[in-house]
Amino acid sequence: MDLSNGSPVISDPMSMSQSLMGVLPSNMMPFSVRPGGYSGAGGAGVNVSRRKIEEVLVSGLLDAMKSSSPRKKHNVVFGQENLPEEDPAYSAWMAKCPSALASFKQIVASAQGKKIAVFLDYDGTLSPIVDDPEKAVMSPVMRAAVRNVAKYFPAAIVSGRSRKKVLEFVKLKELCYAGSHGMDIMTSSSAHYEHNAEKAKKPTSSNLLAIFCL
Ligand SMILES: O=P(O)(O)OC[C@H]1O[C@H](O[C@H]2O[C@H](CO)[C@@H](O)[C@H](O)[C@H]2O)[C@H](O)[C@@H](O)[C@@H]1O
Repeated sequence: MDLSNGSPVISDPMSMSQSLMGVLPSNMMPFSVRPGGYSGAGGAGVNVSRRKIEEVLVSGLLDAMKSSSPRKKHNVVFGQENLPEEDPAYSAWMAKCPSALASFKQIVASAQGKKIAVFLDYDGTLSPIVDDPEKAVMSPVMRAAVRNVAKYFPAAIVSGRSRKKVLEFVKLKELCYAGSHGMDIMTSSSAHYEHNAEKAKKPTSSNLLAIFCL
């Protein structure tokens, strides 16, 4: 666990658990990147072209996630979710936080000129839901997609599992990991992330897009 500077990566767990896609609240400072330290294109996702965003997120990660999604089992057609219109609160929430699986075009459109950070769940997102939790392995295709995402954007996996267990399954050192529902956080030295709000230029709601895939 790396809590050496006492600053948690995630400062707003409500946004994490409730949003599928959204702009980070202004008090949230997830990652900064040491000057020259991040090998991804354009620093922390800045100036990544729309084409690259589509290639990395849509063709790579999105397609892999659709294969793993438990919704597939229930024949949910992506993009055609039945919203319970009779529940205005739920409809309003879905309008504000649309499903990432169904709204990637919207995400790509919103991403222009912004820093992007990607937060991924493990079970049911990066791995299929299976009866035995020890067998919830990640496919090589998914691993390659996630590795590619981490080349271009700060990327983290947030899980209810222990961090050690998720790392055993994922095997990618270039990511950040938050295990035990965010109580145990490890940042990635190989990606040169740091989470010191003092050193980073504070993002505003207009220049940072956080994509949550839960
Ligand atoms: O936050 P997550 O990464 O989604 O972890 C949530 C729980 O995931 C695991 O349980 C779920 O996946 C299992 C494997 O597919 C499945 O057998 C189980 O029914 C699901 O609930 C994990 O075992 C739990 O410890 C996590 O809290």
